[in-house]
Amino acid sequence: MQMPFLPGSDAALFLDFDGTLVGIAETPEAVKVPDGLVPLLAQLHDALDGAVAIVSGRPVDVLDRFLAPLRLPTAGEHGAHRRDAEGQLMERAPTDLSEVIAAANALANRHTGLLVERKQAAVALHYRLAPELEQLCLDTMAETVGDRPEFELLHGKCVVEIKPAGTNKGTAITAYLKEPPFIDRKPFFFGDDTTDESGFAVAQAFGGLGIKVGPGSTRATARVDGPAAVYEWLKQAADALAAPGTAPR
Ligand SMILES: O=P(O)(O)OC[C@H]1O[C@H](O[C@H]2O[C@H](CO)[C@@H](O)[C@H](O)[C@H]2O)[C@H](O)[C@@H](O)[C@@H]1O
Repeated sequence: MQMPFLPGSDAALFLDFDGTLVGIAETPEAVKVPDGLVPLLAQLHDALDGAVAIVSGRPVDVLDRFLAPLRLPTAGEHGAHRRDAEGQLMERAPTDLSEVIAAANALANRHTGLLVERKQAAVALHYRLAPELEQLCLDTMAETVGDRPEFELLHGKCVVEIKPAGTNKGTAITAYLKEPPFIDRKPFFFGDDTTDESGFAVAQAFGGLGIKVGPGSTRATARVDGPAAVYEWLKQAADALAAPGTAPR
């Protein structure tokens, strides 16, 4: 497995949030943004002429709150919503989630430790505080999706999500790579979870690098240990891009 080399001024950075920029916490609201991360992302955004984006399962407004005052280009809810480099937000037409929410809430009301996270386009059922309920959560959400083509089931880290079919992190990164300032740049995508695999495939298909954060099988061709190693790589990248003699693109 290759260690990720540092980017040149022709790079575009795509960064997952949970498990990549911030460590995993017991609940979604309990994550801690490392000191120095926001100014570091702002520095990289400037150094790469704006070609830095967050690509996450979280809603865009939640990511903005954690990274305030920075408002980066951001794809949220696994690509269902995407804010481009000009600040324009593109959202998929809403899908009726009422049955999904009802099923997730009914299960959470019957079992201590389950948490329902209601997003705009998706619903996540978290079982981190009750890991013995994994299979029950999977079965319940799979049954709710049934064979309805408008939904897709995702199984992430201690979470089962139902999201709209047809968008994922790969489609979001592809869309960015067709627009300025990302176009014709070498994409680097860091992610830690199974839901990041579509993003690794696209980054590598466009001549860039997929970088898996932490353990687990992956199609990514590079790996780092965890969020602390991602932070260190970002710091080294910012220093290298600021070094005298780094050719601007
Ligand atoms: O695509 P990501 O940025 O990695 O987001 C994936 C999901 O992350 C959040 O859940 C995960 O992180 C929580 C906080 O560490 C953790 O408690 C949970 O077990 C993880 O699954 C977020 O809540 C979801 O909406 C995201 O889809």
